[in-house]
Amino acid sequence: MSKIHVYELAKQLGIENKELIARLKSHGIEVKSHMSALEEDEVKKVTAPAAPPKAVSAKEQDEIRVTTTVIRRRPKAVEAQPEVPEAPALEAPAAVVEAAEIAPPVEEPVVTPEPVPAAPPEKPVAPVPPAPAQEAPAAVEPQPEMPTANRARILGRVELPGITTKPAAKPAERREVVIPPKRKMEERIMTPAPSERPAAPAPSADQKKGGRKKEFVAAPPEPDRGAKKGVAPAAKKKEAFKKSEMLERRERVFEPGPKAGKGKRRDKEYVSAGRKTEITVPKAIKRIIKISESITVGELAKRMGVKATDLIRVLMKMGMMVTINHPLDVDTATLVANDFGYEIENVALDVDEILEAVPDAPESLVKRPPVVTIMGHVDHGKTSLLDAIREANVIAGEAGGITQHIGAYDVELNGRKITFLDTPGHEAFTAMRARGAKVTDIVILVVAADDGVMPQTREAVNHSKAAGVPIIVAINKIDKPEAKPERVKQELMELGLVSEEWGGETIFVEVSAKKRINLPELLEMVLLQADVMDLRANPDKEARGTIVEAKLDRGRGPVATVLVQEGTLKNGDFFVAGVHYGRVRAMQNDRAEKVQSAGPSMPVEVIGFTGVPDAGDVFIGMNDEKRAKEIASHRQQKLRETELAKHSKMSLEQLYDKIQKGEVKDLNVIVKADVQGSVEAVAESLRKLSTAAVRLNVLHSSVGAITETDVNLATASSAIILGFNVRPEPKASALADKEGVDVRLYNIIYDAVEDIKKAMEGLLEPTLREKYLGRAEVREVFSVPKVGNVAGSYVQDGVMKRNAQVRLLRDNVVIYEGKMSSLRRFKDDVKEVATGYECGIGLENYNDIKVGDIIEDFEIEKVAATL
Ligand SMILES: Nc1nc2c(ncn2[C@@H]2O[C@H](COP(=O)(O)OP(=O)(O)OP(=O)(O)O)[C@@H](O)[C@H]2O)c(=O)[nH]1
Repeated sequence: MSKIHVYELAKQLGIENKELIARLKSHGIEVKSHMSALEEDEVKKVTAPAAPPKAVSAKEQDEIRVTTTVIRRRPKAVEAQPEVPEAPALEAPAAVVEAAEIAPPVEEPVVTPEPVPAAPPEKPVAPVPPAPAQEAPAAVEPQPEMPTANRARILGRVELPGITTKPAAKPAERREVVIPPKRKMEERIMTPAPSERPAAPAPSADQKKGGRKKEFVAAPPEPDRGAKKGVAPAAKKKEAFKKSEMLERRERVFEPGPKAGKGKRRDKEYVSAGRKTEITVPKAIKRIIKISESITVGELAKRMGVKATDLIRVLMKMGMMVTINHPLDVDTATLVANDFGYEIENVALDVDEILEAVPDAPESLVKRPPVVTIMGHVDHGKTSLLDAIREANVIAGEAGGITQHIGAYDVELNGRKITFLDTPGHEAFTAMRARGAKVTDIVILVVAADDGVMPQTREAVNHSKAAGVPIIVAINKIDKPEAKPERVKQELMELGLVSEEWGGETIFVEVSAKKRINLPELLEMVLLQADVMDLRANPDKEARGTIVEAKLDRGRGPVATVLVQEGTLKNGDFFVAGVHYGRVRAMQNDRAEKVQSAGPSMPVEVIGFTGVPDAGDVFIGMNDEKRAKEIASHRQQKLRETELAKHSKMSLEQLYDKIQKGEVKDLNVIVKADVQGSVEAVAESLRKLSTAAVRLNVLHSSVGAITETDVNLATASSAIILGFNVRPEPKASALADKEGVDVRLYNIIYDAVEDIKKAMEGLLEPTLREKYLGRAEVREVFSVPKVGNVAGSYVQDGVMKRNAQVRLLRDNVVIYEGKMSSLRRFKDDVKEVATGYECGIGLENYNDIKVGDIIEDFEIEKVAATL
């Protein structure tokens, strides 16, 4: 080869034409373009760095020598200067790279050196082997301009490890070449400080261009190859390499460890070295894990970067038996995460917040009817009053109107409406309040004039006050001759309800539900109170309200009474209520009339729910079905998760313990029904029966007759089978008989639920309850020979029963608890002594009785627990 084109040489060298041209220039060889031809000696100049070495200044030589030394005598160099571990570490790789760099063009020469200084073909590299220390410098020389800069730059590159990885492409060859020196390097220098690895490799003194560097790196293999097998077609391969370079590089990045042992190991070393650095540095980030209400054990472990088993172990230590898929609630997650040095942040998407009612502009508000709840003591006439008001109104309106119970109704007086929630009693009122629903504007407190203030009257007053709802007192049964309204007023005054005529602010109306006395007056007062309260709402927006009542209707599916509180609900509107959503298919009022829209304070029965909502659920109308669906499913998921998390929490903290002690019972149920709707309804109602003490598991539910499979399942899991409008197949029936499986058939869901409830109660342990019998005061203490002290007592309350349990109280402190050993009246033993009588009481094994002590007797009775 006498002449060679620039581009050819560049190709051979595996560098860019431009780069080669620049290099040529630096050697004083001017070329016009990559097509220019180069003379042999010119080629030598560029490719053989040998020449310049001598020209290097003493100072430079020094520097270079280190490098060179390292290159050629890595082992020695290292050994020789162990005190300078860092420097060599850095230089060494550089040297390798350099050598490689130089080598490529010369191919064989480089190879030869290692084994024996052999005869490196002809070119520059030849000298390298024998006098490496000097030659290397030469190689470096050509680019002396950038010694420091280069180093700095290269040091910063992380590619080198990857590059080193390159051998992946030609594992065998590369391994052969680079390994020997590198191995040693790594073993002796690198290994001690692996983290420096990424930096160390960079040093290659030459180029600033990454690509080039890579090529050079790629080169080393060749020399090695040469070493073993002679000359490798480096140049040609390089081309191919170039083409696939990008791909290869990628592979290298992602799969650093190719196959073969050595190469693989080396790759790993490099790669892991790189990774290590990354891991230690970035993990300084705040250790906060964001979760939404709950997180599964597996996910939490993953996010903390710990093994799930380790996390489970920690949880077990905390008494929680969990599996990897168990959801943990925020509290639990926080607790365990702390153990691992992490913090938990609950970033639950608060849908309710999104749906928060936006305050309306004052001008958009219009007057709305008041919503009234009737409360009072049992039998004081709540229902009668509700009915009376309604009937009176119906009669006043359209005669004969068929009314139906929908949980609420409205009446009209002088063109103004009043809405009554017709679930009397404070239970419904508080249940709704407990759910955060504020529905009632005014409470009508019914007090029977002949009975006065009773316990539930007090409760009702307290509940109303707690809710900040004004009370209007309806003194009922005023028609009764024994009615004493004044007494009622007086008693109520003690509860803070002072009538207006007595200077107070509470409105009192004397009525008779039975005789329809003063009902309009009562309603008038309600309206008056409403005026004072200035109840307003904006009717011109999407509806917002509360579910007053809901049920599953056989023909219509889930049906709920919605009390619209703001906006207007129209037919066809989409909505969300609790965990359910739907679209208003039809609405009707309590008079069973179809309505097209319902404004503020209007109760309507809505059809179109996807499920039965709960009373007290907030009802929100919206135009967007997708949104309604999303919110509902989000809520459902949250509900499920929290319930599951709660459940598992309980099983960990209490339930598990209880199960161990046999205190917790499970009731397994299989539900079969004629239609899917019933299956779901039953399953849902049953699930709701689960309590902390008895868990109700619906093992299986489906449509169709009760089959043998169902019976088998029931047998295997001690379940009972509930059938709704279905019968067992004859074979199933026989099997059930044989296996003793309880199969219950119903037509009404309510009956089934009731039965199950009872069954669950039967499963519960009977509760031991103390039953107070009476008390007696010790007035005298007699000392009876052979018996001990006997308390001469006077029964103040209840009865004293022989053999009853007793408690001796002194200054209200129990000083003895045991059994009564004797009970006498005068000299006779008696079974019991009633109030107002005197008796002698002996206490079993206890004599320290004093005058003034109180003896209380009681019995322990077993009470079947109720849910
Ligand atoms: N004389 C008379 N009797 C009444 C009046 N109002 C109700 N009663 C009677 O009182 C009894 C109880 O009435 P209810 O309306 O059932 O009372 P309640 O408060 O709804 O009772 P619970 O639903 O059990 O809490 C019934 O026998 C009614 O007939 C009344 O104004 N005058």
